[in-house]
Amino acid sequence: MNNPVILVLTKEIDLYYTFRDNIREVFGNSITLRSNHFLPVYLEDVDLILSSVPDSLVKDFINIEKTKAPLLVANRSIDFKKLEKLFELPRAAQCLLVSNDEAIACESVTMLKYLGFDYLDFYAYSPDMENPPDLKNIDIAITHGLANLVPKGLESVIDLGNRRLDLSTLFDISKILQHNFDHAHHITMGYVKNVARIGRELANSVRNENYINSSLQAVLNTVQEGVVFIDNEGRVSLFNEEAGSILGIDSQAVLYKHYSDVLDEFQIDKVMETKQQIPRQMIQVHGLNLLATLTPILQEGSFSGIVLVFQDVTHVERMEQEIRNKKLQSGLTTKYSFEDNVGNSMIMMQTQQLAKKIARSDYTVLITGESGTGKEIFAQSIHEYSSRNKGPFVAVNFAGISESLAESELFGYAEGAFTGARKGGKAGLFELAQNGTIFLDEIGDAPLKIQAAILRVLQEKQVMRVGGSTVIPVNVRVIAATNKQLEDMIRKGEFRDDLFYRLNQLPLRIPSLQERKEDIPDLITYFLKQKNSQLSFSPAVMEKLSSYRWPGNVRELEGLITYLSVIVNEREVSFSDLPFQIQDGFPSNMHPDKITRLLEHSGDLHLYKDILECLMVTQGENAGIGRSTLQAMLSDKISESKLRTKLDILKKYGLVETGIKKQGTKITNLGINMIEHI
Ligand SMILES: Nc1ncnc2c1ncn2[C@@H]1O[C@H](COP(=O)(O)OP(=O)(O)OP(=O)(O)O)[C@@H](O)[C@H]1O
Repeated sequence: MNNPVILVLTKEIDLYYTFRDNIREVFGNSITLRSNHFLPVYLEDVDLILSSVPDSLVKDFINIEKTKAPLLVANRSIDFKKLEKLFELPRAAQCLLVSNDEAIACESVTMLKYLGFDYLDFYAYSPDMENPPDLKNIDIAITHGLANLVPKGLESVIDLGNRRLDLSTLFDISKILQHNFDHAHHITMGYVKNVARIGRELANSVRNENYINSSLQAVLNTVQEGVVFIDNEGRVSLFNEEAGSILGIDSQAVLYKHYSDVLDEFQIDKVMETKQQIPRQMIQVHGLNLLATLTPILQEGSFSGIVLVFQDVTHVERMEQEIRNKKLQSGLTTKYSFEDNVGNSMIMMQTQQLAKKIARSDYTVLITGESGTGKEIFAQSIHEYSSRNKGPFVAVNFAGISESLAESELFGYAEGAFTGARKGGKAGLFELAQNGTIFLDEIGDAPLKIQAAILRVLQEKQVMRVGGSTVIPVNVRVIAATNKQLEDMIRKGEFRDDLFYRLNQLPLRIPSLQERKEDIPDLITYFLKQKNSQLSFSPAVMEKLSSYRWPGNVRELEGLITYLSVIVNEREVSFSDLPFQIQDGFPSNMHPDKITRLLEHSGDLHLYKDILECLMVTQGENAGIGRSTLQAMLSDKISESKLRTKLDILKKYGLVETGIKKQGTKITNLGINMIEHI
């Protein structure tokens, strides 16, 4: 008996070979096969037509009229061994399923999903379809033996090979041709075994992925920073709990979404493009201040995604505050408050009252006053009395400090900013004073470049470390102090007027000791107690101390008490115990002969004496006298500008003083003592 003949109709010749092999696997050589690719075919000899195309298209291949052979449209299955290639694809990978027919492509998608690959996103595609899917975000093309149809530009292709004949079709063939095959159960077993294996591997791979993902997620959830991983296609593939709580979004709402839809504000575009890290950048997201670092991840040299780590700055500030509080114990704190400020004179009481009002506001303060009057005590007291008293008080003194040192002290420096820069960089005093007060002592000595930088901090409320690129927001109150006439310095171009006006929002002038002589006894008692000294003072000594000019103010008085407590042992201090310059009424370094010589160099001694005598006559007037009154009183007639020059010289040597607000000129004790010497 002749072998039955099957005519196999396929569009591609390769598919014929697949069908041929499948049929031989089951029926051996007991069936003769013909193909539309090998002509001629004698239709009258054909017992069965097996078609890979739908029956409506069969007529395109053969003259169907010429045969009575039954037509069987092949059901097709998948080569399970080749499915393993799909395990390497990540969750939500965008897959284009390429076939030569849209219906077949759709059927393949259904089958792959049915087999368990439903965690991948499939799009059916055939070259002649009317509405092809958007190819922009496609990661990979999957095809059954039709790699030549993959659209251009798509480089990653998985070829699962031609789809083989399904078991049901093989059974149909055997039924139609009444051609039994003995080892049918082996074939069935083989199929089932393959399906079971693929199912098991699929389950393992999904379970592994789930396991790894959930362990990683659990680890990331313990981190107190928002951590997000964006894969190289821009999809959010990890999103920890802190990220959700900072941004107020549920992780499920962002996972597997494209970053541009859910995390638009983070400059991810830039890192995707440049593959460069953006370290510690301040970003405003939903009205929050976030400190974010974006790091591109390179695995074996190829870009695999971006790790985004961010913190809410208020949280960062809280942490820094904790560190700062520890630092407070090591010196960034105040020693004085208003209670320690000795002095009950009217002028001191008024100054204290004003200082308390100033403390309640948060504006910048400029404290002026002669050296040693207690400007720093006031600055500390204001801080203590203010709402910032839980924060640090940081003092910096500009006297004799170089420009570069001042810059790195104030603003800190970034790691590697200069040779010898400390690893990790160093925080500047502005940063250390966060939420507290910074005291800029001797601001008149600050170099011009530093003045400009301080002005910038005051205006922008942020600092940048030397050599760094990150701006750090600072919330600091500035109290500045000086014993210099800043207005004079502005005129000479030595001090920036814009900084002066910015600092001078709340001016506070501390009176000199000479202006509050009634406080001297209290101050002496205070210093004696401090030094645990039992010294007492004779009335003559007390009188001398009251009439002395105290150019070094309270500091000089404190120095005297220290001196006396060392050299006078537990007894009454007599006049002769006093240092020479006090006995004589002159401060150290300013002997009358020296002053006389200096005045002689600057003009007519007689004129200076005349001026001092006129001022002495009017000494009782608290406010001093104006220049034109003084001009009229002089025995020699001189111009007002010459008088101004002479007064400036007398002022320079401490013989006269002028009030800040046009209060006129007054003679000092030193001036009075000098009259006899000139
Ligand atoms: N009212 C006061 N009560 C107690 N001690 C005071 C008072 N004023 C000043 N002192 C003491 O005098 C010294 C000088 O004070 P402080 O350093 O505050 O002066 P300053 O005006 O800031 O000086 P400078 O201009 O030189 O920086 C300090 O040792 C301080 O303890």
